[in-house]
Amino acid sequence: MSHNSIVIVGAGQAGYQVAASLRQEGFEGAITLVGDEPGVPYQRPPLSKAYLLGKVGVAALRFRPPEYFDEHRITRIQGSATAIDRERRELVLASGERLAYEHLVLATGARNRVPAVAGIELGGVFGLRNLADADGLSQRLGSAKRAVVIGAGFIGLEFAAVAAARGIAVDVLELGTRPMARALSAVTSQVFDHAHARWGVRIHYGQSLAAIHGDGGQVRSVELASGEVLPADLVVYGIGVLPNAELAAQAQLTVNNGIVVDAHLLTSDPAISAIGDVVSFPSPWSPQAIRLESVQNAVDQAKAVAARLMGKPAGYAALPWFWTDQGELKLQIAGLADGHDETVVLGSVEQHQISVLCFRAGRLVAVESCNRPADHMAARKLIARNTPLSPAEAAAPGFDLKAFEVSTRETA
Ligand SMILES: NC(=O)c1ccc[n+]([C@@H]2O[C@H](COP(=O)([O-])OP(=O)(O)OC[C@H]3O[C@@H](n4cnc5c(N)ncnc54)[C@H](O)[C@@H]3O)[C@@H](O)[C@H]2O)c1
Repeated sequence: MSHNSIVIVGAGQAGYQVAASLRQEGFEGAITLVGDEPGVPYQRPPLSKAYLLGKVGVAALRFRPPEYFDEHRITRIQGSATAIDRERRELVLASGERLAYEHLVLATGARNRVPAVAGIELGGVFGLRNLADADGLSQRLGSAKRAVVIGAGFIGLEFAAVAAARGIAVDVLELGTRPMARALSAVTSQVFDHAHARWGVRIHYGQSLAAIHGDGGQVRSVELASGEVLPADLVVYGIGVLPNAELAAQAQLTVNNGIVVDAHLLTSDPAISAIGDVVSFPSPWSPQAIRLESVQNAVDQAKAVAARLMGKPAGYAALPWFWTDQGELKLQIAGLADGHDETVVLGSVEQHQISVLCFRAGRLVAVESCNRPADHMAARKLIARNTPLSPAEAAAPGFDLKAFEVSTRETA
């Protein structure tokens, strides 16, 4: 084994996973995991769902209990990395400490975009990315009566569903014309638009934020660009993220919408890999390089890098998949719907049990399944193995995705 010392920057899902996978693969050398958040690495998805609803506590968020890291000789350092000395192969921390590496893995993730408006610093205004955000928000939820959410993306709508379930009046401001448009087909957006309306959430499309007003340091209202003013004692923004690629850029690694890596997740320096939300990578599932913000991508890329560092290189080709839980709706997405030109809908929109099959040039590229988990699992297999399925076949009466997947297994 040529790498005796691996340093990982970023202790989120991707950073934790690469450390764990290295040990699982039998790596014997030193592993150092540097992260700027306090505490044991934890999962983020429940922060905007079960954790906010009070259904799970902080211990349930942890990937592993604290002793796991000692037992597996994974040294955790709380600190932020400020520079990479590529010549000497050292990572420089804000404390001045220098960590020598034979291989460096950048898993620095992304940070929230913050609306550039007056009043953003008022008490009661939150982004939602980390445990500290979720704890602050949880506290405020207890007394909130009127929430305004900025952005009808994943964060905004997951939070809106939680707040509505807790009896809070919720208004959502969305610049675009439909919810979660970045990732979803129009049909699925509509299902969520209707569901939120049923839960009492008011989504205002084509609207942006002009200012947040308050008194005594606390938020009192939100002013829209149209001039309308909505009262609010809680504001949550989820207007997308920016990749934390500055460390890489300063070290002269190639950066373009994230840290640019090759099919093996190597940066322009062969001693440095990068994974997770921060990387722009080539994918067989997309005509151009993509940057994905998802748990699946973080985990699978971490595993791929660990395997490569253990002498088992393989191009990264995992099929992307995602999920979101809002109210009683569980949406699972297999594949990337970008550029789809045809859809076939299976199931019942009224009962919120649908799968939207998205085709690009006659080829199945993504399936969005709402409360139909069997369809999601079948879709992941069908898309991953490129099983031919035409829109006409899918639209035939009685077509069943799972039965089709089973019937095509042998011929795949
Ligand atoms: N279930 C999931 O996969 C999940 C859940 C929560 C968060 N996340 C991740 O967390 C991150 C943040 O999510 P997010 O919801 O902030 O991003 P997002 O990109 O999903 O949604 C941002 C939304 O904000 C809108 N918007 C942008 N600027 C605006 C403005 N000035 N005013 C009003 N609307 C505006 C956009 O049109 C978009 O609909 C992403 O990485 C996301 O993938 C994922």
